[in-house]
Amino acid sequence: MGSCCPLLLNNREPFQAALLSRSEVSQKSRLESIHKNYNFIKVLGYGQFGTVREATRLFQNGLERKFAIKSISKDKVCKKFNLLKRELELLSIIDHPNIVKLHEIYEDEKYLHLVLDLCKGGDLYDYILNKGKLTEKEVMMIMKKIFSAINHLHTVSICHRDLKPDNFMLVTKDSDSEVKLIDFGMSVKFGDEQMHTIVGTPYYLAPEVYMGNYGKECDNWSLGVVMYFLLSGKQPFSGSNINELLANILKCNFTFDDRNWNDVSEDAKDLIRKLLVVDPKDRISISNSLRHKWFNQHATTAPVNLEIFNSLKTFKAHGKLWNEMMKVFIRNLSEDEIKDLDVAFKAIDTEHTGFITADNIEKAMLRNGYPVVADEIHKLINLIDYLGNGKLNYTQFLIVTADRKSIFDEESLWSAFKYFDISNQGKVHVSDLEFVLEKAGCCITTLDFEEILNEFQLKAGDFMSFDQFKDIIVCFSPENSADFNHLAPPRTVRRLSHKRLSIRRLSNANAQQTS
Ligand SMILES: Nc1ncnc2c1ncn2[C@@H]1O[C@H](COP(=O)(O)OP(=O)(O)OP(=O)(O)O)[C@@H](O)[C@H]1O
Repeated sequence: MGSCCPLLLNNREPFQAALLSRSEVSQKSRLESIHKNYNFIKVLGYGQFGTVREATRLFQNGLERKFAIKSISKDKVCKKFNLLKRELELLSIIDHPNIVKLHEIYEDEKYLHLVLDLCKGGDLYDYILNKGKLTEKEVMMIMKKIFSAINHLHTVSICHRDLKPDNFMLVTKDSDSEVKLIDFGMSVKFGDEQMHTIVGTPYYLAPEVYMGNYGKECDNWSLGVVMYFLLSGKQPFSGSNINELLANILKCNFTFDDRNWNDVSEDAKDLIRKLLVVDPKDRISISNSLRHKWFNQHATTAPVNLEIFNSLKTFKAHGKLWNEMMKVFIRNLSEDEIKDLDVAFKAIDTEHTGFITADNIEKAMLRNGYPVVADEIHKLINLIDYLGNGKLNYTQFLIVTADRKSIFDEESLWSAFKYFDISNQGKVHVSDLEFVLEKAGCCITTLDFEEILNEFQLKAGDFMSFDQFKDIIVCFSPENSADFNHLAPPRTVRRLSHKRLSIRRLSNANAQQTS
């Protein structure tokens, strides 16, 4: 390894630990072969630091799920260490159905492997080139997803800075495929101050980026260029060299004269005109773009399955460990398994922020004829709100509404248990539990973890058996027992208070292990 990574060489620390700069991680992180859990299938593409491949993860219950794995060469990334660090930090914050999800990070001697959602349909640029022309309705549906993704980024104060069709991938080859944003290499967290670095791809750059003084509105301009390209197959600004291109961008020199625009509606052109405005202060915002009549003329809010409201209403508070373990379950669900929940999330999130508030739920219940008691909804949000901001994010919504009867069948539980049992001993070592949660990007601090260990009377070096694992997941709340009657064999312990139950079971098991 080159000498440009002194942290790695001097401290002999795992790369990920240094990369994520979490002081506690250095003791917990370890090198682990990704090939133990994933079979690499084929190359999907090449990036500047490494290769992206399709891979399969085989679960204990025989099910498999495909992912994209971006393997980043540690040697290559050395000089761009800070860029990668920033990309990973941002990816771990972002949580939106139209943004690729980072599931796990593995590290071996030579590579850092990022396990991501797989997008099998290729990128938008190739999609347009292959299809020739899309209908306006198709473009509208794609752009709505793209605007929703960027609205979420801006809501959590992230500016992408490199929006272009190549950075949007289609999950499948179907015409109604989900679209996901990839590549956060240029993205930054923004505050009140302006940004100055000139980054991005020339055709899509806003005039103020070339001037070296800009804010998040540069993304809005880029989306105007993307929308123009999707509707016509042409760039709004071109030039025989970079100076000519720049001059055309600075003058906002574009037209709808080409015959490709003959059939395009005035509403679509109006939105493009409002996005491609030189002064960022006068440019339409992303949230107002989503309210533009082009989107709203055909807008119908999908009906929400009333079962989903029932799940929301009957949800009971659980501990942090349960919540973090549930994230692992949720991440293992396939696109098909979460499709309906995905539709429901978008139907409830009418402002497209990627967050759901009590007000959103109340309105969705009213729209769908579900009996509403406003007080109950506020109480519910407080119960579920692990982020403490009065809102549910996408993952939290999936945790609350996923069909626990199917997630929690014995086989799925066993499969999840084996996911945590990385030493393959048929029992989960406490340090493995912590390691797996860390690897999956769960936000459990050392302090949280100590609290969890205390709650379950566990200490470093202890093991958790499958029964104990099930108790944490399934029997966390005695009120839930009715939901899980299908699990065999029925156990009377479910009627005990969860805390007493767990403490007794764990203490017994650990006493047996030490004896
Ligand atoms: N989640 C994914 N699913 C399928 N293919 C993907 C996925 N992510 C990336 N790819 C493929 O791999 C290629 C490189 O990925 P990506 O753009 O993330 O790498 P990068 O290092 O950031 O590249 P760049 O050089 O553009 O900065 C993409 O162009 C795409 O073809």
